[in-house]
Amino acid sequence: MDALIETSRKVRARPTRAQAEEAVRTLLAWTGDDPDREGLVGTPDRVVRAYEEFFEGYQDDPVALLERTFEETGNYNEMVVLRDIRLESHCEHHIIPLIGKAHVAYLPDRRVVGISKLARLVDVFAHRLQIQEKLTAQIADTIQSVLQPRGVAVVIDAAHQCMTTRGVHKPGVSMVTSRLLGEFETSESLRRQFFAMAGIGGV
Ligand SMILES: Nc1nc2c(ncn2[C@@H]2O[C@H](COP(=O)(O)OP(=O)(O)OP(=O)(O)O)[C@@H](O)[C@H]2O)c(=O)[nH]1
Ligand SMILES: [Zn+2]
Repeated sequence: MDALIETSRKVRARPTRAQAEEAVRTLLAWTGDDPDREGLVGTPDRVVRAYEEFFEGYQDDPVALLERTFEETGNYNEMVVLRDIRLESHCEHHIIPLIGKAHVAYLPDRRVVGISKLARLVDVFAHRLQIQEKLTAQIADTIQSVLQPRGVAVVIDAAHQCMTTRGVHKPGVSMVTSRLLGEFETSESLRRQFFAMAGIGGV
């Protein structure tokens, strides 16, 4: 877990905002256009602001998000599923959006977490440069490590625009990844229940 967070936090000396804007100007010139023409003079500032939004997950602590839990659950110990969480991330290879849905489930062990926190957790990791496998693993492993439930299941179904708008040009393809921990790993019936509750095709 520590390694997981450390990896995400290990940041080189951050360039200044002016340096970031200059880098965008360079890319604009690389396209063959003129960065000084009226329509483009404000673009470096806009792009840097957009990057602040796309990658705000580097500023957030995923563990802190899950630390507030509730123990008065009326002995509820069945599966909790948050399904169809809209997911917007960027692939780390091309910095192009990958957009889809995450389904997150856990089997509580006495404590439950405020349900919005699961969606916030997805956002923290999605708002970093990602590959889908790592995104899926980070979400599941953080829930397992902080809440210590009896099991965690995460499925992500996302379309990668680096495969649709460039490169191989295959629209309509989506990538599905999953991480199943604890009782979800050992019990096929739980997995089936999860897939049914999340409304996704089971195995
Ligand atoms: N496994 C995995 N691959 C990804 C993800 N996002 C993008 N990719 C792939 O990362 C690979 C990078 O491959 P490279 O050959 O280094 O890059 P490229 O020449 O731009 O590859 P093409 O996309 O095939 O044109 C591509 O196959 C992408 O489809 C992801 O989340 N997971
Ligand atoms: Zn890509």
